Amino acid sequence: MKIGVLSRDQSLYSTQRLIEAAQQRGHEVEVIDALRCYMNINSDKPEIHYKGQELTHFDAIIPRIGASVTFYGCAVLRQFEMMGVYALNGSVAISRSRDKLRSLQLLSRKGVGMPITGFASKPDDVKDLLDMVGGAPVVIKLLEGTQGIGVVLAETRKAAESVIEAFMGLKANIMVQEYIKEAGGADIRCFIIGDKVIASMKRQAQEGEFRSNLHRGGSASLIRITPEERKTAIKAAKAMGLSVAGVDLLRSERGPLVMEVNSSPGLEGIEKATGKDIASLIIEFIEKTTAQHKGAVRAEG
Ligand SMILES: Nc1ncnc2c1ncn2[C@@H]1O[C@H](COP(=O)(O)OP(=O)(O)OP(=O)(O)O)[C@@H](O)[C@H]1O
Ligand SMILES: [Mg+2]
Ligand SMILES: [Mg+2]
Repeated sequence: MKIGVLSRDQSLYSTQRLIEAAQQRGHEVEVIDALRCYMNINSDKPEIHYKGQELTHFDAIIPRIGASVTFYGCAVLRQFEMMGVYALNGSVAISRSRDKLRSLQLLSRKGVGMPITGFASKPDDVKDLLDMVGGAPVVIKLLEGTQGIGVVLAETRKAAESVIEAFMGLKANIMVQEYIKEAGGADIRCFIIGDKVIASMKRQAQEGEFRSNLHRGGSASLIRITPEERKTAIKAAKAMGLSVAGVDLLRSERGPLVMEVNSSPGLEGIEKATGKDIASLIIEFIEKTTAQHKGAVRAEG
């Protein structure tokens, strides 16, 4: 097969591992920078050109679209879909996953457990918003934050009000969430391929910190998840329409709560924590699904 990895940086761990695994399994791989693709949108023959050449020969695309290039990256992926090329995760599902508000709305509609979450755009109703999510302590998050930056724990109502007002004053989009104290600064990353959790790890925040992000000094370790956690993670990925996903859960008194569903989950942390060859499992999955996909043109979205 000829597989394209839609990635801006060939040297990234995840991209490297996918290239290695695909080659090991006898496939041809090419890394494509979405921002260097230009497209011809016409009704009889959609085309993608790349550095002066037309891209016509791919059987499957692995999208590894960074958050900062979601818009254009998804447009390129959509063009591949219109050409009948199989995409490991579809453009519609990826753009959905990049919008935290939309994602949580979708998950709640499907009955997936999550921390009580409020959104508002004006500071006028902050008091009622806080009551709605159960009062302090609360976690306040910038919608466009990543790697734990822009995630604040407000322990008192006064602190919460000031932080929310400050963010809103800066015209930042935020959400306010019930703080799941009993998670103890840990979350669980479930790595999904198809309809299975193929690996999971626990990330524990460092002493004195509630954010478990590895970028914030958290540490990863192996964990056995419960059947309920497994079921929840699978349901969340399915609700989002993602074949490959990283579902982040918090362990709460009322069971597993989904924090977010990632459509380009990194391989480094999870491969190192579990010792599993996840890149090869992804390629194997593509071999199976591409065969089923042949001929079907996906042009949704
Ligand atoms: N409601 C909550 N209750 C307890 N802990 C939380 C809550 N929300 C977030 N955390 C902790 O803070 C960390 C960062 O939060 P979150 O994952 O929402 O933001 P982020 O990592 O910046 O976003 P992204 O993963 O999209 O980059 C989580 O991994 C978790 O450890
Ligand atoms: Mg996170
Ligand atoms: Mg994320």
